Formats: sequence, structure tokens, C-alpha cells
Amino acid sequence: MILQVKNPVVEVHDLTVSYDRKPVLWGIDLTLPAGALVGVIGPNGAGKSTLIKAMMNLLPVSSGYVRIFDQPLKQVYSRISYVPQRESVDWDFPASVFDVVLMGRYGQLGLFKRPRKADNDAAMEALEKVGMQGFANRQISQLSGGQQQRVFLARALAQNADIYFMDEPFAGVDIATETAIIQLLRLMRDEGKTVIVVHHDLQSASDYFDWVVLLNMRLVASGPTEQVLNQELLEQTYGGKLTLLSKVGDLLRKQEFPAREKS
Ligand SMILES: Nc1ncnc2c1ncn2[C@@H]1O[C@H](COP(=O)(O)OP(=O)(O)OP(=O)(O)O)[C@@H](O)[C@H]1O
Repeated sequence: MILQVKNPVVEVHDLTVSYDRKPVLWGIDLTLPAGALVGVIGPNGAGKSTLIKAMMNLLPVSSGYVRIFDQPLKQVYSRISYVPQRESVDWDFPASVFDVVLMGRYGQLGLFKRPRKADNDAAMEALEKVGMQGFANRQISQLSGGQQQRVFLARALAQNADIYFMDEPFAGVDIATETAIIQLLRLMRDEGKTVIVVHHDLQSASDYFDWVVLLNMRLVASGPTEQVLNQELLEQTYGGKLTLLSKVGDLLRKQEFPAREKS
């Protein structure tokens, strides 16, 4: 079930990516619709992070190419925002929360230009949207994991991009932060942004995403959530691993009896 869309915002053509000549993604062909919340889902090591990095040209590819808004990537960098995995960043770096969020504006600013009032206002507004305005002067080393994740989101919001790539934005955050983040992502989607999220929790995937990409080195499926999250495709993705299959069972039960689960 690989649905190709008309007028896609992201097109991936025959993409193969290797590390040390060992392919970790094989021949990926997919298109993503505008204004959707997209989940990229698959087991550990499936190549999810690699796929979104390759979509942004952050990695050399063995073959294939990506187009965004029907243009080569380098033409559209200012319209793309990336939220990396929280653990991939040095949080001991001496910088304030406000400085980090202001970095989201550098694309608009151009190198060597000083931030103007509009940039400072945009950074502060972004901090307000994630409920972190009271932390603007705090050093980033003094934040909790959930607060770090919110600061990352604020930086992306300040950038005011059209496509957001996010690598596990819910990893290691509490339920209140997860709820705040998904509400924010839905707002962004409702404003017409495309938000592409690497995610590994099958239970929440059906609730969170409009569109799901199932990946396990190869593309297993790409399409509307209700057409993709079914037992057959999940088994193809997870290869029959028992613990995961019990999760699949839970997920299917939820889909079958949504009213009972909610009451
Ligand atoms: N820089 C690298 N050098 C060599 N191998 C790498 C590198 N980065 C990732 N890999 C390997 O590529 C494969 C895919 O990794 P990737 O991080 O894309 O998977 P993932 O689906 O995001 O995994 P997870 O859910 O565990 O975060 C894994 O086998 C991983 O070990």
C-alpha cells in the first residue's frame, strides 16, 4: 500500500543510503501530501532517522534524489526546519534558552546581520507557544529533558518554515509535555504546515497522524493512517516480533472498539 499523491510537498525517488557501503535504506519511492501530520514508523534500526536526514540532504546518498515543493533541496532550505533527537545535541554548551530560539531566525536574518525587534519578538512568541517564556534567560544546561524538547520546538517555530522534520519529539517527555507537543503540531498542521515525525509508539500513532510511512530498510507502506495501520502491514514492518505484535493487537483492538476504550 504505497499511495502516491498529486502535488506532493516531498518526493523521494529511488533513494538508497549506505553507511560504510552497507545499505540501510533501499530504493525508497514516496510522496507526501501538503498540510499533513506524517508519522515515520518502524522498528529500531529501520532507517527512520536516516530517511529524514536524507530527505534534508544531511547525508550522502548512494542513489536517488529528493525534491521539495517540486524543487531541488538547495532551493528550499529556508522553508525547511529540522528538530534533531534531543540526545544528539551538546546541552552543556553555554547559551541561554532565548539565544537558542533566536537561532531559528538566522535563516531569515542572513549571516552577520544583527537580530531586529521582529526577530526578538518572534523568538519570544515561540517560547510563549511552548509555555517556556519564563525560562528565556536560563542556561540550556539547566533544563529538564522535557524543557529541552520544548526549547527545540520553539526554535523550529521561530523559523516559521513550511515543512518540519522532527526526530522523536516525544522521546523521554512526560505525558503533559507530550500532550502539549501534539497539540502544537496539530495547530501547525491546521495552518497548512507539513510536519514529518519519526515516532516509535504504535499505540499513539493512529491518534496522532493523518498519514503514516511504515519503514524497515525498505518502504513497506505510505498512505492515510486508517489504510496503513493494519495487522498485515504492521507484521510486514515488524517481522513478527512477539512483543511488538502484542502491541499491534492492542492497537487493532482500539480501532475496533474505540468507543469502549474512551469511556
Ligand atoms: N553514522 C552511522 N554510521 C554507521 N551506521 C549508522 C550510522 N547511523 C545509523 N547507522 C545504522 O543505520 C541503521 C539505521 O539507523 P537509523 O538511526 O536511521 O534507524 P532508526 O529507525 O531511526 O532507529 P531507532 O528507532 O533505533 O532510532 C542502523 O542499523 C544504524 O546502526
